[in-house]
Amino acid sequence: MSDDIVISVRGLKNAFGEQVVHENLDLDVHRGEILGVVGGSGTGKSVLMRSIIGLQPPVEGEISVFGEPMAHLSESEALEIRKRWGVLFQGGALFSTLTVAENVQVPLREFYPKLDLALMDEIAAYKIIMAGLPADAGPKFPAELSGGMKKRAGIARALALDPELLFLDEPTAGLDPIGAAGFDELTKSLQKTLGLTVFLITHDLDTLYAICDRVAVLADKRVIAVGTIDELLALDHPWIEQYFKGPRGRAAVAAAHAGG
Ligand SMILES: Nc1ncnc2c1ncn2[C@@H]1O[C@H](COP(=O)(O)OP(=O)(O)OP(=O)(O)O)[C@@H](O)[C@H]1O
Repeated sequence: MSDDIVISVRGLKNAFGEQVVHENLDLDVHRGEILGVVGGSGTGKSVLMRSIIGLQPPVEGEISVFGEPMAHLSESEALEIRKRWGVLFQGGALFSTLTVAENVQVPLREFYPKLDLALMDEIAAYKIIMAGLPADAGPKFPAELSGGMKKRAGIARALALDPELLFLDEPTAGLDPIGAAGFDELTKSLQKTLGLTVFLITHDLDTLYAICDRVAVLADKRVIAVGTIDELLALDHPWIEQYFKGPRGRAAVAAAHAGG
């Protein structure tokens, strides 16, 4: 597998009992890109992400991350791979009884239990700033934060281990347009400054137009197309056409052009 391919999925099948969610699904994610993953509700975007990060064992197929076939790793090898990615789950998934700083420290405690406490505090403070939160957010509890701040706290936690790869599941869902645009800018600037590869599930057309290098479209249990938005539109596929050229798609194009 080429060094340029960070995630490779081949012939993936996922099912829950009789319900087949994915069948013969193939996908490559290239190093350094922001790949947007779109599809109707229930097409299996989150299940795909969960399969890649090892939370949903596939029925069939091969998934490699950083060139390593995930199904054939020992526990310690899998741990080494997991250290190299960060995940922002849908809704942020913060621990409500922990402060923001303690939430950010969760992966540090899991992977580096012997790390000096002062160093953990320092790393958490740094990640909180990197995520665009004010420094005084550290001692706050999630319930004291706005929706946008919770998402940023989730990003700070996802960045805790200096990942090369970031998984974001609907990061702008529930944010107002200004908050969502701010989050898009944060994602883009993290990708650029840290050289991250980003796997980004979204329904947000503004996000797709503003920051995604390529977009993968899930339908019919597989990835039916992947490419830049212009490449997807050239395919003349009815769902893609309707998705990108419907009223919301047109508004997103106008916003992208207005934003330069
Ligand atoms: N743990 C589970 N047990 C049973 N069925 C599940 C489980 N997780 C997901 N599913 C089913 O798999 C399908 C795909 O779910 P998934 O959450 O991946 O969709 P999605 O594309 O992310 O949807 P949305 O855009 O609405 O978030 C759905 O029909 C869902 O009900």
